[in-house]
Amino acid sequence: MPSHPRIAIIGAGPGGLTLARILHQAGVAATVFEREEHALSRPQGGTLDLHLDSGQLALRRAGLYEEFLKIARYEDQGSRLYDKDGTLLFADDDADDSERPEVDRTALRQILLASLPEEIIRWNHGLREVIPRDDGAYDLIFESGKIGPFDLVVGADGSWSKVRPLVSSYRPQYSGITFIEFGIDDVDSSHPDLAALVGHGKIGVEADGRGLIVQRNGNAHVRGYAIFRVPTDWAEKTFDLARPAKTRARLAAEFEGWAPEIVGLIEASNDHIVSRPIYALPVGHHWQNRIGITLIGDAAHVMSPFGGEGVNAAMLDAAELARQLLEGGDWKKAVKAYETDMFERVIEPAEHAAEAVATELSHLGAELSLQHYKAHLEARLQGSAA
Ligand SMILES: Cc1cc2nc3c(=O)[nH]c(=O)nc-3n(C[C@H](O)[C@H](O)[C@H](O)COP(=O)(O)OP(=O)(O)OC[C@H]3O[C@@H](n4cnc5c(N)ncnc54)[C@H](O)[C@@H]3O)c2cc1C
Repeated sequence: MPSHPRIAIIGAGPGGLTLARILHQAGVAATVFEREEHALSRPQGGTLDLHLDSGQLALRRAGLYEEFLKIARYEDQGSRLYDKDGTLLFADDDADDSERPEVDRTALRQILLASLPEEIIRWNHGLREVIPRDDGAYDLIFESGKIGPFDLVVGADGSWSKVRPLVSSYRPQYSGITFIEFGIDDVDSSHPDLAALVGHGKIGVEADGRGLIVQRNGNAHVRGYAIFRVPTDWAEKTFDLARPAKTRARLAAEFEGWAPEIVGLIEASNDHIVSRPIYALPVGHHWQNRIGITLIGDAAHVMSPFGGEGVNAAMLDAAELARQLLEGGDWKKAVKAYETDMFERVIEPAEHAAEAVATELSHLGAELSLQHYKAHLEARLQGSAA
């Protein structure tokens, strides 16, 4: 066996790419297998807060902090100043702690991809199965055939990981909430009625036991943001429909019967429509160490995005797994040490994320009603006509 294990990373999300980059920087080879056809085949909507002690720390270890500073946006530019290593040089004491820098998800992906040689990533390689071999290594099965052997297979393949079943029988559970983001260009002049509908705050509808909040955010265009509360059986039935990249027509059809006002919003939207049902693994999810298999990011601990911790935890997992592997000892012990630390580390953020879902659901249940919504809508429309 070579001094470093032969490593396969499944998934080119923030976790997988960060791991590949840190290993590559240290001269350790790893191959990333990604099911997408190429880097830009899936819309990567939204912005992410990158925390100083997790997401940003991982980028520092990846040697990409300067690149990060070029894409980071601070709400209050004057409140904080960092040097190029990420050390805080100045902070305005009155500034809100939540003013963490935001990055565009696509821009983050681009800096990670640009930092890796092209041949490291095998696009269009959706993992189907991991097959243990007699010699303790693993072969990977793709549509195109078998690739292997690998000593260490890292599942960085997100919520529905194909690697997870090798170590855990848990599956993520539907949280009761689905996000749908839709962008509308220049909504104020092109669709004043819709602009009034969404307004600057939140509106809510309730029908058939499903709640919906539409919230306006974003400056250049409206980025609608809908949260549904739906019974789990309904969600399971319609899960295929609610997958990302759902077409506008199918999305509109789903709203037609119970929230027709929203149909106009969807039909007016530009190409940015992303639908994400929120699933989570139980808080404290862990598994028995299995030599040669591990998980990072959402594959290990998918949690609701309300706490804004998912990307940060995924990137920190990557940085910590890389650190353990690069320390030079027995790589099997290194993986085990990473897992022990990670199980402990993610409990708190996962608890926060779960509490935030409960709060959001109780708002939907307690505060929204069709009457409330209609009154709100009327007031908005009168306001815009005046
Ligand atoms: C609506 C929403 C908003 C969010 N907002 C935030 C936020 O503000 N802040 C935050 O920190 N987090 C947020 N998150 C969570 C965050 O997106 C995830 O935690 C993060 O992307 C996890 O990174 P990852 O690398 O583990 O997995 P992913 O980003 O899911 O990447 C997994 C990769 O694996 C690939 N893949 C999957 N299956 C296979 C397969 N079989 N073979 C090969 N490749 C495969 C996928 O195509 C993908 O590229 C949000 C999530 C959602 C749903």
